[in-house]
Formats: sequence, C-alpha cells, structure tokens
Amino acid sequence: MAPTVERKNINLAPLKAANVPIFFIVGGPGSGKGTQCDKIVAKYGLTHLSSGDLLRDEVKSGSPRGAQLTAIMESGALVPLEVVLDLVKEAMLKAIEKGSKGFLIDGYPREVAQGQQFESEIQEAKLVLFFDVAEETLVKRLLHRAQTSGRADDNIDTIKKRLHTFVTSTAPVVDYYDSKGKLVRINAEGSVDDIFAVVVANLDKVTSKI
Ligand SMILES: Nc1nc2c(ncn2[C@@H]2O[C@H](COP(=O)(O)OP(=O)(O)OP(=O)(O)O)[C@@H](O)[C@H]2O)c(=O)[nH]1
Ligand SMILES: O=c1ccn([C@@H]2O[C@H](COP(=O)(O)OP(=O)(O)O)[C@@H](O)[C@H]2O)c(=O)[nH]1
Ligand SMILES: [Mg+2]
Repeated sequence: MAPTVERKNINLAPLKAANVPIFFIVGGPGSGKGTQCDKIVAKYGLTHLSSGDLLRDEVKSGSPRGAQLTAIMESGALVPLEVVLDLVKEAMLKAIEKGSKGFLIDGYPREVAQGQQFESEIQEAKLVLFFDVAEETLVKRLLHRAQTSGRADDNIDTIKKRLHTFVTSTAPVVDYYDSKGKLVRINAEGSVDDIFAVVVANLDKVTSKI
C-alpha cells in the first residue's frame, strides 16, 4: 500500500492573485528540458522550477522525507504526486514574492493525475511543451551526462527504469494535453539552437507580454 502523505497547509492566495502564465515542460529523461529552460529563462525572464531539482534539494536537506525520496528516485519510479506538488507550490510562492512574471515547470507533470491536481489546486497551464526524442538518443545523452553530472540516477540501470516510467506514466500526459489543444510537440533530436528557435516561435505566439 502507498504510504500516507502528510499534506502541508499552504496559502496559495498570492499565487492565484498574480495569475501569471504557467508552462509545463515535458519530455523523456535527457530530452533537453533543463537545457532549453535555461535558454527560455535568459530570453523571457520566466522562473524555472525543475521538479527533479526540487526533489534533489529536499534530499540534500537531510530531512527524513529526503531519505525516502532517495530510494524512490534511485529506483526510477515516481515520488507520490502530493509531495512534488507541495514542493512546487512552495517554490512558486517564494518566486511570486520576488515578482515572478511566470513559470516554466520542468519535468512536470509526470502522470496525468499530477497535472490535473496541479491545475485544480493552482491554475491551468497555458501550454505544454513536449520535447520528443527517440529512446536511443536519450540513453546516449544520459550516459554522456553521467560522466560529469554526479546524479545518482544517471546510470544505465536507473536510466532504463526512468525510460519505462516515462513510457507508461508520462506518455499519457502528452495525449491528455494534446486532446485539450495545449500541446506543442517539438522534435528535439537536432541542435540546441535549432530546437530553441522552434520553442521561441511557439512562445511568441501565445504571449506578447512576457
Ligand atoms: N545533441 C544534443 N544534446 C543535448 C541537447 N539538449 C540537451 N543535450 C544534452 O543532453 C543531456 C541531457 O540534457 P538535460 O537538459 O539535462 O535534459 P533533461 O531533459 O533536463 O534531463 P533530466 O533532468 O534527466 O530530465 C545533457 O548532457 C545535454 O548537454 C540537444 O538539443 N542536442
Ligand atoms: O514530478 C516528479 C519529478 C521527478 N520525480 C523523480 O525524480 C527523478 C528525477 O527527475 P528529473 O526530472 O530530474 O529527471 P528525469 O527522470 O527526467 O531524467 C525521477 O526519475 C523521479 O523519480 C518524480 O517522482 N516526480
Ligand atoms: Mg533536467
């Protein structure tokens, strides 16, 4: 049975009142989400929140919850969605206090229920950018990244499990937002700059203000 998750009581009023645009960034492990988000931040000044980074920060903090998270992340499975949602909410509130103009939520949602819960508790996403990359390319990129990343999950066994989780849990997210007319599917096999040009063309279409 799944462990009971203690929810935090978080006051979302300032976040809802700000009503800034929110973009979800999805794609397989190593699809270049983090790389493209850095470029989007440089051009548009949005706040970049990587759900994986928030979880890794929680692990580093040495909290008891962090220890449980390590085990899940090293197995390539998904952390209970409420845990991630609370971490994302807290990070969003902090950024709003500092005057954030909008958010890139990277590596999120990982499962359809996670997206639905985010949108019902916080706000709807404006668009979902999906970086589409073949599995073979993902494995190559991650093994290359493993040489320098220091990430405990950048090893071939965990990479295979992360890919499996992506296909079974996250691929339905892509279909879900496609059916809502919010999905932007981007072939992300090319060069970083070519992919960014497609990202910019799509972001410019939805917002002239950011
Ligand atoms: N050839 C090529 N490599 C890329 C591209 N984008 C990212 N990479 C490389 O692929 C690896 C993974 O990129 P990340 O940006 O960390 O990917 P991610 O989607 O954030 O991965 P996770 O954090 O595992 O979800 C890195 O070593 C990047 O340098 C690209 O467009 N082309
Ligand atoms: O919303 C999320 C985001 C991440 N993770 C966990 O954190 C790990 C690393 O996530 P990240 O986005 O950094 O990397 P990816 O899996 O895309 O390579 C995943 O394998 C999951 O175990 C999760 O459970 N829920
Ligand atoms: Mg990343």
